[in-house]
Amino acid sequence: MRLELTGVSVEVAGRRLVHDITLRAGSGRMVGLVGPNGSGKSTLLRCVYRALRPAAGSVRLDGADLHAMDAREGARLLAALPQEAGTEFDFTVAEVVAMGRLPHQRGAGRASAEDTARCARALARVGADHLSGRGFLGLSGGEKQRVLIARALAQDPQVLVLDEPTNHLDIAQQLEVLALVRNGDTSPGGPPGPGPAAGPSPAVAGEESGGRLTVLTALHDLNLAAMHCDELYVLAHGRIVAAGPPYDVLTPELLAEVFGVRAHRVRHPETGALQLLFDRLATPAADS
Ligand SMILES: Nc1ncnc2c1ncn2[C@@H]1O[C@H](COP(=O)(O)OP(=O)(O)OP(=O)(O)O)[C@@H](O)[C@H]1O
Repeated sequence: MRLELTGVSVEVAGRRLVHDITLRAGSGRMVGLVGPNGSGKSTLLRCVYRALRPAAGSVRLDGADLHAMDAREGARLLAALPQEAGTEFDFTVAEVVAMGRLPHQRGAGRASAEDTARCARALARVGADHLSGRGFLGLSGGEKQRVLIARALAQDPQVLVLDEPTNHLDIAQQLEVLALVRNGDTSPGGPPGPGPAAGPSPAVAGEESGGRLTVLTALHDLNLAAMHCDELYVLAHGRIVAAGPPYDVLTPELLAEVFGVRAHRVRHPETGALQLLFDRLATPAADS
């Protein structure tokens, strides 16, 4: 399913934080949103997963206006993992994941055998089935993140919106989670080669459509973003300042200008994927 933002501006408390964003994530593509702290990534994503309405512009799924859909219909198509997501009450992990099935249930909603099976598969998919009976609030940050990803996968969406999904995860889990949301594609963004170890099991989300998920994700780690995303959009001060394939976008000039760092670019010796080596802050004095 295609996700398209056209001329989206977002205002919070009367202040325009995000300006005139046009962005496209083609069906099955993984698109990264990168930018410095406070550049507007979360605000833009909140508008995409409907926590905020756009002040101008539209968010469309295969041409249909997401903000004009009823909540249930939208939730069957698009799932989100917000930053600092969590639950206030101490539900069990199984109960948290089961919430992902609510958009598919009628009325008050009783879990069907299929709902239960999908939740179990989603938990297994993120390697968290052993946590099923535990209380959510007692989990570590990384465990919570995996459970919330399982909830999003159990929702069986066609589009996944993630705000810093690798927060709290160790390096192996960061690689695994990003490979996972790509529906089993473990190949990095560069030329074909061996990807991260531990290829995931067959897809949970997207299994009805038979297709890969369309993913829009904010990421702070530029190497992870380059490795996993098909395209990147760079935000600065609420505006897109660059967009395209990672190697084209993450140039030393852009990294100095937008992130204020000096960087060298190398290719991974085995996979060919872009790797950035950061050496110091790019201060005008240092660069002159
Ligand atoms: N509810 C709010 N009220 C006022 N200002 C806000 C609100 N939410 C966000 N902002 C401001 O909007 C700007 C963009 O914030 P946002 O959280 O979208 O950035 P971000 O790129 O996701 O940052 P980070 O990388 O630190 O998570 C910041 O200056 C922030 O202080």
